[in-house]
Amino acid sequence: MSFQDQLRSLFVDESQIPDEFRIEEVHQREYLSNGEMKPWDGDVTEVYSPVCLPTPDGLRRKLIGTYPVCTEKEAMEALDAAIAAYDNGRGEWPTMSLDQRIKCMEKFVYKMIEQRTLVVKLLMWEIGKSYADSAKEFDRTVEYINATIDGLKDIDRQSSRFEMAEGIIAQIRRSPIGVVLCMGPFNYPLNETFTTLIPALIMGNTLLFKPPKHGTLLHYPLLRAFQEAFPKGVVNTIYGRGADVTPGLMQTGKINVLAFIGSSKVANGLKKSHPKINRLRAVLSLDAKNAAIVTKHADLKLAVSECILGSLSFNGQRCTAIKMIFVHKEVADDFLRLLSESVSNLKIGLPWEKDVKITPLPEPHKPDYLKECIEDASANGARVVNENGGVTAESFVFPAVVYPVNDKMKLYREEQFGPVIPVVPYESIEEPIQYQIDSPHGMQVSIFSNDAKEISSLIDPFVNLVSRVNINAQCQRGPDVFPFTGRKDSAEGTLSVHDALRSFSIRSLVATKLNDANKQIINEIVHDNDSNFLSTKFIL
Ligand SMILES: O=C[C@H](O)COP(=O)(O)O
Repeated sequence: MSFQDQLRSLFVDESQIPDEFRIEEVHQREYLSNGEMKPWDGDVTEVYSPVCLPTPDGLRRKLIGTYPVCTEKEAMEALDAAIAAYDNGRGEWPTMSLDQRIKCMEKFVYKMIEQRTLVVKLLMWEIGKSYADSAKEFDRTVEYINATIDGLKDIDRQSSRFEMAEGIIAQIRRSPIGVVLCMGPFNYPLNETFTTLIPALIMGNTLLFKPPKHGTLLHYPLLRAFQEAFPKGVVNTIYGRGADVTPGLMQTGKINVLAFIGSSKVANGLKKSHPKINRLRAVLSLDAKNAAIVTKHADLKLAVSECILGSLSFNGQRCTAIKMIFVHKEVADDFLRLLSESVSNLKIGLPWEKDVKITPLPEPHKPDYLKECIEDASANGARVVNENGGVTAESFVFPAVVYPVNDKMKLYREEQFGPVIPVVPYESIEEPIQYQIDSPHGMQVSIFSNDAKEISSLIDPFVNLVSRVNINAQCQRGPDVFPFTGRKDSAEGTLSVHDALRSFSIRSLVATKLNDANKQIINEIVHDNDSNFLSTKFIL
């Protein structure tokens, strides 16, 4: 196919979209607050897909629906509802037995699965993720919820045990914290939002949940599932411009936990709005500029295939994406040749196409920003190595390999979050180590080498600078049972099936002095099988 034909194939008429991928506009005129689906007749935000269709006025992003632009008033009402449902830890939800909470969560999953077709389609249309990856995101989320339920059962077993030391017998529990504000990112609007929302919920906290700007509508079909599965006021949604509604919520000082996945700039702003920062727990997953290091002893074919996955899955829009590749000068030519060949073979197309790898970008400013980064690199002596790399066509950006990148360029310093791969030649391993030391981020690194001694000498310098070192493998979050965090500006707190349950709870004790006077009381506790996080049969 000629390049012109390839470009034309990216913009099809509505009638050419296969039936199973078409979507009716979704107009959301309600939101969930205090157990009710409240009607909304105020301002709405129009949601445009990154998929552009031809119109009489030229190519236009397709309108797929609208959602409410609520104000601070509705946000505050939602906060009041969450506070009332928590009721200082005495509410129905925080005091419910774990078994019952699990039943509510199972009911939610059941209802969520009923909405799979629509949610997956909305995911694809809203953020331009391929249909295959959108379906994977949905299924991974369901698996995550089921694994979280199993994780809770483990905690339940542990909290039914009693520890004895220095004449004290104690039951160690995991108790909820209070009201959690949950905000997820556009790149995994369902999965990453739920990696905080679900554990926060199941641990007995009550929630305010603000969907991401790109990736809001897909949550609409799930609101009734939340409403039907959980008691009133436990899950409350917030809509509207973040800058209008979230600082006010934080300023009340009544948010106990901020669960935020997105940019460190926004996270810091939110944290600073809280009047008592020491009373706020933050669970954050933020910026990252993960490097891959390809040494002269690497299997270059393997390094290339992993670097492509790492750099270009979902167009490089992942916090765990490889956003910089250091390659040893001796193998740089071979590596670049293989890398640019593989990049040229990637299928660029519409999200529903089979085997598509590069799809349109949801953030309207992104193509211009990436172009600017490439121009800046060119002005400083680098070039795009692969044919058509960096070409933009409406919301599409053809993946680009840029070489040789150096520290004067934006691509060296900024998190591009898009399909552009900066490659830096190095001579001494001290260069990528120094890059990581100087970086404001510290999430992951990938090291490619077939020399076991070399690999083992590189693990220690990196493992104390980032939170995960990948050996001959791309950077990634999963499997979801593994801890997921970062250093410096990349994260606060740790996620994963089990870590998240800990992040959204505190360890508390019921400690009883072992003496004759307490014999009866101790018998009562030890034989109490109804292990419940908050309520005890008595208070000493
Ligand atoms: O955007 C950050 C995500 O946590 C990346 O997750 P992933 O590595 O599974 O794609």
